[in-house]
Amino acid sequence: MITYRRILALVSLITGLIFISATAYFIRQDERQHAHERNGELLALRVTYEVHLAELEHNLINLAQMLASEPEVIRLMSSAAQLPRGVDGSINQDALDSLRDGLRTVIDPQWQVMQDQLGIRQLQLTTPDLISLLRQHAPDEHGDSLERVRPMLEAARRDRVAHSGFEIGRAFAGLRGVVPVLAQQPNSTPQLVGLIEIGALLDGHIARLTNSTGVGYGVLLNPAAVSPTMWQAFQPPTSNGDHSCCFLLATSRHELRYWVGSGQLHPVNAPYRIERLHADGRDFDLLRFPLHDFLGQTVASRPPVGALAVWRDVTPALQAQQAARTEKIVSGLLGFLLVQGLILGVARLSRREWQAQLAAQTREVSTLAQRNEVLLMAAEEGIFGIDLEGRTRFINTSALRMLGFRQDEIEGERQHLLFHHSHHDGQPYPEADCPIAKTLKDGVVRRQEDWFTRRDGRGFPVELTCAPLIEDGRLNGAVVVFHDISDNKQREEALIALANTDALTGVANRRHFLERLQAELGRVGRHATQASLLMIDLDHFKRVNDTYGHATGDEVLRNLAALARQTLRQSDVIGRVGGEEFAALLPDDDAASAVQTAERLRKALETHPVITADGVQVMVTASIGVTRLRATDQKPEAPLGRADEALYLAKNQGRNRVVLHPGDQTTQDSD
Ligand SMILES: Nc1nc2c(ncn2[C@@H]2O[C@H](COP(=O)(O)OP(=O)(O)OP(=O)(O)O)[C@@H](O)[C@H]2O)c(=O)[nH]1
Repeated sequence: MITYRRILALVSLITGLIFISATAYFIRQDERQHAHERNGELLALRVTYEVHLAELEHNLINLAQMLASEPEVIRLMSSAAQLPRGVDGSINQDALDSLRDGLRTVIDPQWQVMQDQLGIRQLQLTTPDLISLLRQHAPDEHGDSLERVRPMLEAARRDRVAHSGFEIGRAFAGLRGVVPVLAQQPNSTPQLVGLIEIGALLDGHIARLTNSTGVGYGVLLNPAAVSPTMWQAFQPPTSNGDHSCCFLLATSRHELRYWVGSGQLHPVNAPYRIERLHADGRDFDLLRFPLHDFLGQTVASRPPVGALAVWRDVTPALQAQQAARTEKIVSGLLGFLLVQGLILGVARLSRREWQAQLAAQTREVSTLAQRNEVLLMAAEEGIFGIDLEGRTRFINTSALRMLGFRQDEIEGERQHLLFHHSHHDGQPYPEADCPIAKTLKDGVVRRQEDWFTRRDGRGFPVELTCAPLIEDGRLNGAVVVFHDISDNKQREEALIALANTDALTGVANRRHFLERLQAELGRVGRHATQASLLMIDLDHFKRVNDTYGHATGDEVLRNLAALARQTLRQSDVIGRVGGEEFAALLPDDDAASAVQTAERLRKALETHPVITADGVQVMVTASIGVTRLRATDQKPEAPLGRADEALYLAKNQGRNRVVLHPGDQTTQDSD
């Protein structure tokens, strides 16, 4: 079941996830931005390095060119080819030393300036066949061949143009510029008389870059590139032990020396990427770029000989980044707490309001329920409710009293089987005809008179109203309201009887008798059955009144009515149709049978005189006219007329007799 607390927990969880995701997203965006910026800055620093390097190379070539254009230098280097040689072809050592002294004397002033002011660390002159003629920076090293160990010198000799670049030599690894020394010959092409090479260490170059940019620069060499060419005594220091990654050729800050020494750096030829390194409790980002030597600049397949390392202190940036991250987390947390507080506040207010509404509604429902209960139980009408199967769901006190059942006997039981099973005449009451069952099917309100049966088997008439019970928008049963109409029925029947009865004699009055006669005429017309009509008139009744008084006359009339009731069948109808005139309707009697009945009545009257209060016997006779009802008779006046005619005959023939209408005497089927 979804509870209020669970909904709140779910909303809090979702809100929390949203804030965590948003905070993580913004932090990640921030970090990406910083990384992008750091990468861009390091790349810019590399470009700065390259630009400075190109400038330095250009300067080296210019310096070498300056010497190569010096006439005394050209002359001395040209004379090297003419130096006296021994029988084995070797140059005379004394002559060579003399030439070298001459050259040193010429270039020494400029060499001093180059060292002191321009940071130049190498100056070498070679013969055209690349024999070291003079190493100004290493005066005692000369006479060795540079063929196949110095590609830049070979290129300058071959191309006769200046070249520059990084190259690892025997005594020196650094930036070099090489120019050919050409001697002009009259009317011929210039003759190559030697090569001048000027080199500079990278230390000064990267130190200047560090001064101008504030970041560290360093040059690392691949051991495999150093060993074959460089003399052992000149090889730069390498890293320690198993972590040997490279030679450290130059560095502008001490951190790189520390990282190389402690083996924290990847090998020089590892894939290049930004490395996060630590030194002196600070954080650094280091980026390495491949370093190609002179030959590698022209031969694409030649691997780099080392790497240029650029690193910068990112401690402040990381601290700022960490602060920004903390700020974002705190902001996210505060935002979450604020939203959470708002949600909880709104939820609490809504809950209170909802609870107040619920309490008010509950009170209202409870009051209504109590009121309904009181109304239900106090109602005079019987009220019960049933479900769709016709089972009683509730019933009030009046209904129980009228039906004679206890509540536990009736609740849950099918009302139709319990007290609605029979008609008033005892015939079974099919459920298909039951108005309550119909309402359960079609939801239509019904009101009608009906018949319920009490627990003791006695039935009683009811007027019931059956209304559908709609719950949650659908038909879910019915409510029946009824009341006992026994008294009404009795009053109604009494009124009807009163309206139909002659007050003096208790037989049917004229209006009712005519109604019954009309009905019988219809039956005879439809079913061709027999029926007869008697018209009875007391003889000389006026005399009775005149002799014994009106009250006795009334008694005589009552006596006739009583005798007629005794003589005639129960199904016969006796009516007083005039003052002292009676008529009798005899259903199912033909004319002969009617004459016999009339005769019995005449005789009964003859033998049953009325005795007055004084004990006087009042003898009265009656004349009776008889006719049978005919299928052609449309109105009561027709048979009444014939009966009157027969009566008239009886009177005329002397009274106290029965006369059948002449039309009925010969044939009974004249109609
Ligand atoms: N006591 C009494 N007399 C009634 C009542 N209705 C009619 N009468 C009398 O019945 C008498 C009828 O008299 P008539 O019509 O002359 O006929 P009759 O005297 O019976 O003579 P016949 O019919 O010719 O034999 C009248 O005197 C009426 O006053 C009644 O309700 N009570």
